[in-house]
Amino acid sequence: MTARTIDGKAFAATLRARVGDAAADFTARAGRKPGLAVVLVGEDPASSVYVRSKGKATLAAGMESFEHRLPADTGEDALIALVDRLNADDAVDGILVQLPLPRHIDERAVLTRIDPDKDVDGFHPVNAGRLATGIDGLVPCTPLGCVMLLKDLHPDLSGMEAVVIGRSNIVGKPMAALLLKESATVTTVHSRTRDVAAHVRGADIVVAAVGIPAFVKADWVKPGATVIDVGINRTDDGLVGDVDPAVAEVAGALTPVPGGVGPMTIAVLMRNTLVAACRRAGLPAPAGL
Ligand SMILES: NC(=O)C1=CN([C@@H]2O[C@H](COP(=O)(O)OP(=O)(O)OC[C@H]3O[C@@H](n4cnc5c(N)ncnc54)[C@H](OP(=O)(O)O)[C@@H]3O)[C@@H](O)[C@H]2O)C=CC1
Ligand SMILES: Nc1nc(=O)c2c([nH]1)NC[C@@H]1CN(c3ccc(C(=O)N[C@@H](CCC(=O)O)C(=O)O)cc3)C=[N+]21
Repeated sequence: MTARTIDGKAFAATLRARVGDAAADFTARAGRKPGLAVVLVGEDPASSVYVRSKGKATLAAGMESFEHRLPADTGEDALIALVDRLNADDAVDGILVQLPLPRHIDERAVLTRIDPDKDVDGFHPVNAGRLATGIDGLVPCTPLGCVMLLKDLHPDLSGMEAVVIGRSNIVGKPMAALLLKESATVTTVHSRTRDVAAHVRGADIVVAAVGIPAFVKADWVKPGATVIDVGINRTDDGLVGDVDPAVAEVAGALTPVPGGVGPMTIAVLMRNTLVAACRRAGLPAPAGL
């Protein structure tokens, strides 16, 4: 059997077009465009590429893009002062501080400074708490994008066995929370798990967010299972995911890398910016986004 390829790139393009329509509607009603501020500290080449593609996607969706590129030696105080200015700026609906930050800056101090209602990454503890307790908030882009792809394939996830590999605050934990919200039976495995393969073998849905090339092996995967590969690993063979390519022979459906989860992350960022703008302006969030 060969797995069906889940076309994240195409799904993301459709989502971005819908966000574009809703952004035009917002602009007509609010008298201004939704605005996203992206902050990059330093010149990490991969981060630079992401920030550029976020800026392009923002403009393409009919939203205002505010890019702040700061030198690598920017102090924590100066970065926090910029976050404060963006929090106070009415033209800014969403704030994203690109990670990782240089080592001399305390990531947590910066992320907790962002107004939770502008926190389009969904990384603020207030938004993590909202997600964990079932209150509407802003949800991290990558896991929300994964759930959108999953629900396109399986409109009802309830009762499905889902295994999330990885427990980061950015991907693994919110991914598990979202799957639980969909009433899946969720297991999170990590580096201290005794037998990762045994857990994966029981899963209808596998989400791999590990950061190790080809980590998930074909003989771990239940035939027909849906596998979501979040991994973005730069190797001598180019960009590869966390899932061994041989898994395609066993799985029912699989996201490719590139062209799977990555493009969804950016499309959901646009979606979150629009949702934040509507909430801030007291407008109803458009249905179906
Ligand atoms: N497509 C996209 O848009 C995005 C992709 N990514 C990619 O997703 C991957 C994961 O990112 P992120 O969550 O930030 O990474 P982290 O490094 O923060 O987390 C990795 C997780 O994998 C677990 N892990 C590590 N080794 C093993 C092992 N041998 N067995 C089981 N679990 C293990 C770790 O466990 P422990 O907690 O015990 O250390 C940890 O929970 C990366 O490749 C990253 O580049 C990330 C964000 C967005
Ligand atoms: N505050 C913050 N928020 C983030 O959401 C965030 C971050 N920091 N730091 C880095 C990670 C990583 N990330 C990706 C976004 C898009 C692709 C993406 O579009 N990938 C393309 C390929 C791009 C390429 O070729 O490099 C794809 O998979 O097809 C990948 C990874 C967001 N992140």
